[in-house]
Amino acid sequence: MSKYALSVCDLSYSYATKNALNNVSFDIPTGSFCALLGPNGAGKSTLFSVLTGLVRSPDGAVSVLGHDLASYGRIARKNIGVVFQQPTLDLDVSVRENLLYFAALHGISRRRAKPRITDALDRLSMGERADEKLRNLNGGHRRRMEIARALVHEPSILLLDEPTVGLDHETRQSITQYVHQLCDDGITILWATHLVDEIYPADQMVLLHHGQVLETGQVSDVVGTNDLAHWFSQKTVGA
Ligand SMILES: Nc1ncnc2c1ncn2[C@@H]1O[C@H](COP(=O)(O)OP(=O)(O)OP(=O)(O)O)[C@@H](O)[C@H]1O
Repeated sequence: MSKYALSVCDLSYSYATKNALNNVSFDIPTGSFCALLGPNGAGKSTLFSVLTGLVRSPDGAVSVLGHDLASYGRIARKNIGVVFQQPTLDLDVSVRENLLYFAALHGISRRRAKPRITDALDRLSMGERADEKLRNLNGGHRRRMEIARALVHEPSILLLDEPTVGLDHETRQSITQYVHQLCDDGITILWATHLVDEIYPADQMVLLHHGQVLETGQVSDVVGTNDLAHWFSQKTVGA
């Protein structure tokens, strides 16, 4: 097993006139929860686009479980599940059928997929909603569904881009807690956020600002006795 589930080395990316990522490097230990913390415009979504292969960076390298993303993209992506910021599920199809559809896209038969889906929905306290159309679910349940969908092919790494945007405090807390618990199953998490209350002291953290990594490491080591919210604003506001 690789020591690092995800390694990013000297990655840069520019839009036409905007340099969005500058020599970004960090490693995420296998089985850990890593918060990608950064204010709006820091480059979090751009980094996710590179990590998922949506865009290609001309500079730097990404390694997924020891496989180079550029050379072994298919193997690397098989091991990654993604929850994007924008919802991508069909609202007029039931929860279960949505998940079966995505399982089929990953080449998983209905017979194999059904117990996985039941298990995933039970763990997300969604079992009773399985046959409802997504349109009837509230924002929190739709987000849980996006997470269940990202896990349907049993990836080793889960990337989530600000997955709690627009949700109330209680729902945010419950989803944050659930995703932290996925690490107990050996899944490595990269969770992009600008909300410090979603980050626990034992988590790993990458602080991204203006496309550059300012700090990496375990939150309690990096922040020390400082309050995380205060530390984050000192590092980024006006800087
Ligand atoms: N398609 C694009 N064309 C030009 N510039 C872009 C494009 N997408 C993003 N940017 C710019 O690149 C920088 C990084 O944006 P990005 O969306 O990656 O940041 P972010 O941390 O995800 O922010 P947010 O939390 O607001 O989504 C920002 O300055 C943004 O304005």
